[in-house]
Amino acid sequence: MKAVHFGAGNIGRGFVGLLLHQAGYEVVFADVADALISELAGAENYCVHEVGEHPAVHAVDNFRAVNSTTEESRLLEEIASADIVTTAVGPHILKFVAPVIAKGIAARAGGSAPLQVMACENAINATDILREFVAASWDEAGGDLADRAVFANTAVDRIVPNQEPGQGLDVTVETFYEWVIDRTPFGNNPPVIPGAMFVDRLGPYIERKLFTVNTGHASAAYFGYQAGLEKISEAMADPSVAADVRAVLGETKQLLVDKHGFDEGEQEAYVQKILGRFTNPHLPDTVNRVGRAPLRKLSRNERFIGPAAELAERGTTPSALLKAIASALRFDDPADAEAVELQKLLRSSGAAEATQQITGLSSDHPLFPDVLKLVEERQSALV
Ligand SMILES: NC(=O)c1ccc[n+]([C@@H]2O[C@H](COP(=O)([O-])OP(=O)(O)OC[C@H]3O[C@@H](n4cnc5c(N)ncnc54)[C@H](O)[C@@H]3O)[C@@H](O)[C@H]2O)c1
Ligand SMILES: O=P(O)(O)OC[C@@H](O)[C@@H](O)[C@H](O)[C@H](O)CO
Repeated sequence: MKAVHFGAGNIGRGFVGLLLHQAGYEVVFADVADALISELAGAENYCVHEVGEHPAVHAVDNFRAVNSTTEESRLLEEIASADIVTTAVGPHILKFVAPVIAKGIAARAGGSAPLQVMACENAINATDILREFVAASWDEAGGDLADRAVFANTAVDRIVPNQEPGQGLDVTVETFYEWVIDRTPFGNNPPVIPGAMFVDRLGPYIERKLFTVNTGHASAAYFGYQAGLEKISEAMADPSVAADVRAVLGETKQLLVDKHGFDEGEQEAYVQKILGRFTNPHLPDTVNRVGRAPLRKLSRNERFIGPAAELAERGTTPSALLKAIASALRFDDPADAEAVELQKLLRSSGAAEATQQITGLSSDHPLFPDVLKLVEERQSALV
């Protein structure tokens, strides 16, 4: 069994690659980072170090590596003979990997089983987004795309920080992980991945993960950044930050319980478990990594505006989420291109235009006036 995995970064090596390896797949990593691909190509194995109360080390071998920019024909051959393609490149990169996936599917021998494609990104229905891009590149001469490939949405959860320099290909991760995959597109032939959980209704799981883990995480990052703290664990050790994060998760918990019918007690236990994960002092995770790409995080269906808008539509003012959004508007890490763009947008546009552009909210949405006020406050601080 062979899997081609796009993105040999933190989650690629530390989670998806590991679980596919443990499931018995030979993994072919495809990445644009030349030095990383060379290192992987020259290595026989690397280790995933789980840190926390019960540390463990897992070795990964039986992998190869392809540079997706300079070795396209090799990559096509790999996809043509693979069972699975996965990605962990970032939601905005899916459009760039889609054309080669489309060509690889077209190059598969007639009669091959459909390629099983899963995007493992933090975004609602990321695989649907990837499928749209693959379909846009698909040459109809290759037949019906739906006969040649199966696309399944997934939710992936494991905190994998940026890795310390000098540790080579090894990856430090938390012990917890969860990979939930929509079973329904596969019919009678789901892939066999013992570390993953297959479900019939993925929607609630994706929202629960994004609006609990990622909303809470990003809140800790932006509140922590504003408090001048560097690590997520330091932010969570600050009583005021911890209380603000807890309040945010109280609001998303209410939405998830009301909307999806999750049991309130079980959702509270899920929240507590996640707060514990954020406080893990063994994990060198930073507010800058977790707060990265604030324009993506503040977009319409993402971790802040998504739940806040739904709460507002239900007649609730999401005060804690609004406080987190106010902090996000203050994130100005000069090394983060989206943070720089966000601050530039706030400086150069009128408040209503900036609110619309950043959040995608229309001016008649019930949340719009509250966010507009936060944008105005941030703009007056920038003058
Ligand atoms: N790190 C985490 O804790 C975590 C957890 C769950 C989900 N995710 C999601 O996984 C995805 C990747 O995150 P990450 O933290 O591993 O990021 P990362 O930056 O460590 O890894 C991304 C990798 O993708 C590669 N890449 C970029 N463009 C590419 C292209 N066109 N083709 C092939 N490779 C390309 C980069 O070179 C990099 O190695 C994101 O969507 C993120 O939200 C991350
Ligand atoms: O990857 P992002 O930028 O969407 O979000 C940053 C972190 O919250 C994220 O990577 C978490 O560590 C991960 O989603 C945990 O499962």
